[in-house]
Amino acid sequence: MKPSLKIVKIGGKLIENEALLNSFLDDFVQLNGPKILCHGGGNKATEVAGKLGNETKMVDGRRITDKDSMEVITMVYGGLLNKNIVAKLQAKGQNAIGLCGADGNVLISKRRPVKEIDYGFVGDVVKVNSDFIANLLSPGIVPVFSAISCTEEGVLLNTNGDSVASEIAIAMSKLYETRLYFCSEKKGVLKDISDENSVILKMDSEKYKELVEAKVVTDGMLPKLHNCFQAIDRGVKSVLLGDSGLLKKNSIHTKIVK
Ligand SMILES: Nc1ncnc2c1ncn2[C@@H]1O[C@H](COP(=O)(O)OP(=O)(O)O)[C@@H](O)[C@H]1O
Ligand SMILES: CC(=O)N[C@@H](CCC(=O)OP(=O)(O)O)C(=O)O
Repeated sequence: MKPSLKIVKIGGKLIENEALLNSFLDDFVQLNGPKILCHGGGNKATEVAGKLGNETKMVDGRRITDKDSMEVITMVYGGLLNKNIVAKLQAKGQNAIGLCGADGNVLISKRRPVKEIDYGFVGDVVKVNSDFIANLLSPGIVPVFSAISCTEEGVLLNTNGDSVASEIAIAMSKLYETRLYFCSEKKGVLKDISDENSVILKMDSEKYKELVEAKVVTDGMLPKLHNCFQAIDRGVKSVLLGDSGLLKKNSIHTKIVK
């Protein structure tokens, strides 16, 4: 039997709330066994870009990333957010190491081909260096991944944080029984975005298509759910979506089913 591995993704809205982040990290350090943390930070990047006079454009939940935005992304995701999360984990007694895709050659990507939309410096992961990650996990270190990948030519690319988490979970599934957790602002996928209590407890791909067509699922939830179904179809044992309390026992959440 394969050992178990938990991969947890936290989004930008959770990261920017100090109290929620601390409470989440307390739960995270309590998780037994090997674990990986992936983070986004889209709203911080938008805020910093705005201060520098750059307007942000998102299409279907993904950022159009020009050269200037990519500099902001590198500073905000790879620097500010990643290093602060690692520092907080150290303070809670959990040894951790912060990485972007170039570190350890861990997330190799290709630039998104230009179809109707040119996303600019945005990449899709084509290879995960799972052996390198396994080597970090074996002495009990928690790898903390920012939403940045790297091409074989050495170009850093902005990569949706949910895609990073799901690609890592898929790749690690050959060595571990993997469980993937998406912790975001909402308790899960909502039937009615204005009703926090309308959480859909179980979600299959048929329901997902229905909700996309009905425009109940929009914005960042589009790539998130796409990544959830990719993961569950490609070997990840379980995929859950919830808020900062997702790792607590008896949390209300959405479970992805085949
Ligand atoms: N049906 C839905 N249920 C829940 N959230 C939804 C739904 N449709 C759109 N969303 C939006 O998707 C967001 C989650 O995606 P995203 O902003 O990328 O999260 P994160 O940054 O935490 O990863 C929610 O905060 C919400 O605004
Ligand atoms: C290509 C692309 O869209 N990348 C995302 C990466 C950050 C992210 O995923 O942040 P959240 O988890 O906070 O949404 C972005 O720049 O917004």
